[in-house]
Amino acid sequence: MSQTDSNHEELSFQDFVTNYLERGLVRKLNVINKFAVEAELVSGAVSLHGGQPVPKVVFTIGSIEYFEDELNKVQDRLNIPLNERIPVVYEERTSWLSYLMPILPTMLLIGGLYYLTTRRVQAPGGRGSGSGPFGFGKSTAKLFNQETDVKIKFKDVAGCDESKEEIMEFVKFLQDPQKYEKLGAKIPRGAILSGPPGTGKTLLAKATAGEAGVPFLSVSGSEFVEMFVGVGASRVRDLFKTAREMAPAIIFVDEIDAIGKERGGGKFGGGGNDEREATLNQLLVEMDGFSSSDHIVVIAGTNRPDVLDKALLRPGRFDRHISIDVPDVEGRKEIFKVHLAKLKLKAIEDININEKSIDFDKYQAMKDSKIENLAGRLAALTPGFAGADIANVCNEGALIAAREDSPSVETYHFEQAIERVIAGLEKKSRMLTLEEKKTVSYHEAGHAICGWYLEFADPLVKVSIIPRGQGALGYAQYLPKDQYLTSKEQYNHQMIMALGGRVSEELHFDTVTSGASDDFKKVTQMAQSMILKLGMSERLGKINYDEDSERTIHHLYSEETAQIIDEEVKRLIDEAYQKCHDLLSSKLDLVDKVAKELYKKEVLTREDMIRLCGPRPFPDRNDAFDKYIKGGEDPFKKRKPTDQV
Ligand SMILES: Nc1ncnc2c1ncn2[C@@H]1O[C@H](COP(=O)(O)OP(=O)(O)OP(=O)(O)O)[C@@H](O)[C@H]1O
Repeated sequence: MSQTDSNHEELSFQDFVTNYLERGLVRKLNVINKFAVEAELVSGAVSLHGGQPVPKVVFTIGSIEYFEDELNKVQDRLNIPLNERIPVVYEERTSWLSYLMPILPTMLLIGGLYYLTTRRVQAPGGRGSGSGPFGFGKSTAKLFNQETDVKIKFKDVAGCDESKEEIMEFVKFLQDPQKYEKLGAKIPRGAILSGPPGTGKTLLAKATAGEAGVPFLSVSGSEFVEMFVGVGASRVRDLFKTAREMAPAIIFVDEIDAIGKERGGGKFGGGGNDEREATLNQLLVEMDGFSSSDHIVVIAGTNRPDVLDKALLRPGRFDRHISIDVPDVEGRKEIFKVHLAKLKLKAIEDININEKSIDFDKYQAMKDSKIENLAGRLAALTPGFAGADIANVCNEGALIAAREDSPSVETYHFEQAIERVIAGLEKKSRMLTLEEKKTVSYHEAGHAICGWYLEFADPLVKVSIIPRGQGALGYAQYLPKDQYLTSKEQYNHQMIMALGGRVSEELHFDTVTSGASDDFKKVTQMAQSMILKLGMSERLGKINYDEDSERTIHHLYSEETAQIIDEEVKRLIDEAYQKCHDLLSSKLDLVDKVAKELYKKEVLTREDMIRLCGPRPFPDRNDAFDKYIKGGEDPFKKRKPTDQV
């Protein structure tokens, strides 16, 4: 093997002739871009380039003519026949960059995807995540180790005692599964926490893990559904696999409605739907697949329990449904207490300065009473606020105080923060101004008084003026009797009661509001049913005038009958209105009393109504109260929380 070192000096044309050409080592010459020549060497011959043997040498030339002349002269001199002379090829080569240009966009795309996926893999708490550039299918579940992360306990979740009590069952199971398994009990696998945004669903799920001392894996439903088909399902698989490895564990899927919407219901069945369905199916498969000995509990959060696929709610899946409502004034006070305790408050600082010599118990009592007062005041000013809004008010208050360079946070800082949150959130969620709160109080008091003094109305369970997620600003809950027939009197009394809100507004304010639109819809529907279907109009007789409006283009009855129907519907409603007006006019003081109490407390129960108005003047048609709620016990009294709470 011939070897020549061209490492240090650049090869000249003369050197090339002497060392390679004359020695018969050259097989082919490539003239590149008219200024350089790449000489390919015969088999076995190499030159050293950068210490490495390569089968070619490169040298530059002044001009092609000179190179060709010299080459011919050398070959003439060596008596090489024309047909055996070294072939010369001329070529134009572009730079390496121009080679890359056409494929540059593709390379950038691949590079970008690589970066994104590897970054996700390295995210904190990313155990169980995918690895490598193509780990799309891996779950992005965040894992919180109990020892280091899940410090939240039930005491950090204020109010919602009923929800805590229900979820306690899972805590007990995760702490001591054998106790249940010994008895052959199957533990529910999942629970759905539903409620308006910011009511503490995530907080409660996390606190459940904290109380049970188990790892908490949380993921948002929307994170499952990505642009790549099949990714969601594979993420679900991976999430459950990780949870099984760490069991006992809690999986929390927030926004479950992103994947758990009723299947096949969409009008526009796009590709995204298929992906969502595949993800949902995988979730169902996983939930069916784990036995209760896996000791995994899946908790899901949603603001829209109404849209969830029924399959999710079947036994063995999310068969516990725990709803968390927007807190009432007492609940808000408790939440304020939790968040105020973290701040440096002026009221507490004052005690620290002025009461240096008091003993610890006294100090603690004074401190508690100051926080109690402040929390109560702020709760009264914040109707409709959810836990997240309250946390926000506390934080905003501290920010405002800091902006003013104040050494501690004062009451007026919080009041400013409340105004800011209300103004900022007006469109986002329903929060009542104090004027609106007054109107809603009288509106609901009107309904409540009508219901109290109308024999055939349903007994009241609870009336509230806390805005609800479903759109009502206030609402009243009644306990209808289980019955299959409704009498004419019941219809009439229900219509009167439904009009009670508007009539009360008319009697107590100079103007009326839009708050009664739903009531009118209900009243109209009831009157129409009575006239069209139920034969309850003397003028129209016992005829069913109800038509299927989708299939019937023309009325099956005459214009005169249509006219009478209109008149009869109006008559029924007018009569109900008049009766309602008479009733409430005779009870102005009571409406006033109930409205004021409602304004103050925001929620009134049947027991409050008895206290304010005396017992209903008729025996309750519904005996459920007597049967299930002992001797006048307040059904909404907070039950005693369990020891752990
Ligand atoms: N009951 C509560 N007690 C104390 N703090 C609360 C409570 N409810 C909510 N918060 C505060 O609000 C914050 C947000 O609550 P969280 O994220 O749990 O609400 P969510 O119901 O899960 O909301 P979303 O539906 O928007 O996911 C909590 O971190 C906490 O600071």
